Amino acid sequence: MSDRIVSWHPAPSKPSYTPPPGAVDAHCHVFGPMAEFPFSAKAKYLPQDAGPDMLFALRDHLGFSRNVIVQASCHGTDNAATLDAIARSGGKARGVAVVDPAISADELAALHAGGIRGIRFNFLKRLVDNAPKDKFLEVAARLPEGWHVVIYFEADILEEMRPFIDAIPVPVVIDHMGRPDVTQGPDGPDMKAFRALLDSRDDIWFKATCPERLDARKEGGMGDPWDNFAAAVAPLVADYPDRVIWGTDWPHPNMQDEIADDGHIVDMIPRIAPTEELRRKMLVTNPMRLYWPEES
Ligand SMILES: O=C(O)/C=C(\CC(=O)C(=O)O)C(=O)O
Repeated sequence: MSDRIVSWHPAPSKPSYTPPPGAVDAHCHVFGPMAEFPFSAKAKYLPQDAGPDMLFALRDHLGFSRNVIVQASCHGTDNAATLDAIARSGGKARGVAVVDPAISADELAALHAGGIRGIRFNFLKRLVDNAPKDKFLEVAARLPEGWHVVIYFEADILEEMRPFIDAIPVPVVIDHMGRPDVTQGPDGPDMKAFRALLDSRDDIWFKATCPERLDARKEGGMGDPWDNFAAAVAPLVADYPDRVIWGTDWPHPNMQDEIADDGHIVDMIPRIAPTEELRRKMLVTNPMRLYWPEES
């Protein structure tokens, strides 16, 4: 792999919508810098450096207070870049790690001390070579107190994921709502199946994230301003207000063909959460319960 990709907007606009004080961007990543934190030999994409300084400048520009940094597949199971960004945040970031399932208790404790509060299981074939469910369940059973599991999968495998998700002994957070086809609308089969999953346990949370991916023109969607996403996701947020969190998804890996303006992504917030109370839950109360429970 040679070319390093850029998927982020060079100068995001200032959003019209202003997030409330304490708002958390609960899904974003850092890449490198590569000279200090090399990418995994198994990485399926090689991005340009997108380090903590850029992330924190964007946080301030968009009007957020905190970040949850999610380990991306290009860094494999070496969480050094994520931990470095958290350490540089002055307490304003926490994270989600990707670990070798054979990780020791001491290593998990070190991740906790570094601000990690969950681990991510990625099932996207274009991003990872394998996702061993038996090993994932084993490590999920011995996580530090208060941690959760983040799962990334696409809607076409939701049914086969159900027994695995049922067996996870800690709270579960689903990335990007399991990537439903938002062009089906709020009552389409993908949203129905996702609601059935949410109804199966009251400790399954979801990220109402990624209009730029789920409603991309290349996916048959509408592109910015992502009207299919707004129509499909708003009813879900309304019906599960205590289990939804939100994030920018910056730096939008693998979206180099349809680069999103992060200001426009923030302006999706009042469209999917039209009341102040919903927005406060989605942006402050809920992510604080998962990532800064001692303050919430
Ligand atoms: O930013 C995301 O959440 C989605 C990604 C990248 C990713 O998750 C990863 O590399 O681990 C994607 O769909 O390519």
